[in-house]
Amino acid sequence: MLGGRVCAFLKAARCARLALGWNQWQARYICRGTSAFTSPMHYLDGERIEPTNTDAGGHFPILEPATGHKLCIVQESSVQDVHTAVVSAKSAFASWSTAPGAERAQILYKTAQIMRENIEAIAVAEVHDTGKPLWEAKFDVEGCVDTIEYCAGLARMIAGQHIDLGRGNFGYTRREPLGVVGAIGAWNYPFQMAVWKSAPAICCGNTVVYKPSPLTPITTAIMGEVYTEAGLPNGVFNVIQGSGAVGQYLATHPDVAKVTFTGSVPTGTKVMAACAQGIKYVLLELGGKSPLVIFADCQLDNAVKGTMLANFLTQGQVCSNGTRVYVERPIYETFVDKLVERVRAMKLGDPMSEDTTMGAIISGEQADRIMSFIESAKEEGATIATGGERVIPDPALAGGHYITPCVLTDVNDDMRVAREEIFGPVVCVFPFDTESEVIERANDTEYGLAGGVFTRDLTRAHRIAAKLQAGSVYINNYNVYPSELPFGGYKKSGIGRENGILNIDAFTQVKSVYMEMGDVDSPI
Ligand SMILES: NC(=O)C1=CN([C@@H]2O[C@H](COP(=O)(O)OP(=O)(O)OC[C@H]3O[C@@H](n4cnc5c(N)ncnc54)[C@H](O)[C@@H]3O)[C@@H](O)[C@H]2O)C=CC1
Ligand SMILES: C[N+](C)(C)CCCC(=O)O
Repeated sequence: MLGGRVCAFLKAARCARLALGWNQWQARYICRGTSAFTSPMHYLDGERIEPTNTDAGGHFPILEPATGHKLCIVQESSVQDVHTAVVSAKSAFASWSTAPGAERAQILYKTAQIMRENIEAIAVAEVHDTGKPLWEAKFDVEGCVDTIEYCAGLARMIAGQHIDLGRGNFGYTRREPLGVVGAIGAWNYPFQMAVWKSAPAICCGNTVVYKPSPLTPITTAIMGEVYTEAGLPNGVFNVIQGSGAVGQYLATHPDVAKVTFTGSVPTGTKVMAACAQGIKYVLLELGGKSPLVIFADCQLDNAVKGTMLANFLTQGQVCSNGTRVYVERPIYETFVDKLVERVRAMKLGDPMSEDTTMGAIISGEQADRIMSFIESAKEEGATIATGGERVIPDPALAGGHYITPCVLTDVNDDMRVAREEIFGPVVCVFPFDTESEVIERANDTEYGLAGGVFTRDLTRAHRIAAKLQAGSVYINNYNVYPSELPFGGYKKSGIGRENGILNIDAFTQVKSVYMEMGDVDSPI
């Protein structure tokens, strides 16, 4: 059962939970347009706190993407608040870093259990915050439960090496945690990012100060409550809130040992520069413009479904999306027809409704940006096979931001839509003729986050997997993220990996210890 702290969140999310019932419209009438989330979003020393910043200019409203209504007002952390959070994490590090792996594992298993009991409620909060459909948010939270359990397992696997140096001498290595990890997240997967960044750090004995995107502050504090409820010592996970300036204070704080960041390439560049100043470790998960290659011998329905997964989850706002789809010429027309049919069958609407397949774009600004890409495609001569319109699917969602999922054809490799990350529900489909041609075109990008191939020829599939310049390659599927598989980018898509056993490399440093068994042999 739930304890007091998690209940605080559930109380805050009461309206959200109501919205799940059959009396949905009435619930929305009660909830929409009210400040549903009233608790402070800052988390320090095991509880939600009000920040010290009382500057009126430092308050920002959180608008629900689905309706444009105000969900809450969040106060930006001050420099002092960032410092206080880092001090709390630093002091918690002393004992957390020496806790037995088994103890860390138990707390993480408990965290996963509490999370599992609250999947629906956490997902509802995530839907309010992000506009993604409820089924997808639930799927995200289920994945987070798995990641936490995976990290619980890793906590007991952290080990060094014994190295025989001859004549009885030997050395060994210790894997030691880094210290305070500063984590900075983006708005498309706020809860998942809080988990992917904090659980690996925590399982290795680090402590964390987390700053979510200012657009999506709600579920990160919930993460704090779940951790505390599970028995995580106070200070091991703290949450600060605010915009880029707050992220910058965190990245430059001298007591932060590593920064793990997800977001755009320009901001990632600044974060890396800040880390360079302090000689800090840095992990960057950045943008993408990933290719998906579909051969004529593929299982066509699977290829179409894979293309949907590669482009239309979270309204297309996913870094790893396969937004450049190359289809072998003999099946090009058939593929486009089938894709368009499937895209037209999507249900754009209220993300809280169970039958909605695509929800709201995160903000009006992002929707404008996506529309500017679609306009540029039209101007450059591309054809809109379907979608690409700004709509209001229901009068109750009048203040929300919705774009019909869009398929572009007649796209040239040099067009802006073919080269830049759109971060919206827009896919470009191109014909191709030969394997060598498509590999060259697929790799002709500054990004390298992911790629995919659909074919029944497995020799060719593995040949292509080896040739694609990308951190993740999907064969006959797309956008699946098992906790066991490392995730991260080549080229400008990032540095370092999240997930998998590499989590241990990412959040520990190696100490070599030399042991002399004989007398010291000194020529001087
Ligand atoms: N590849 C990815 O994972 C993502 C890419 N994007 C892309 O980035 C564009 C802009 O979205 P934003 O959320 O504004 O992304 P962003 O990269 O500007 O922000 C990401 C995070 O970094 C923080 N931040 C901003 N400036 C900072 C600084 N100087 N130092 C430290 N932290 C800083 C932000 O407050 C936020 O928490 C989107 O349109 C999209 O194209 C956005 C989200 C995720
Ligand atoms: C792992 N994934 C792809 C679901 C989210 C990673 C970050 C991003 O898309 O911004």
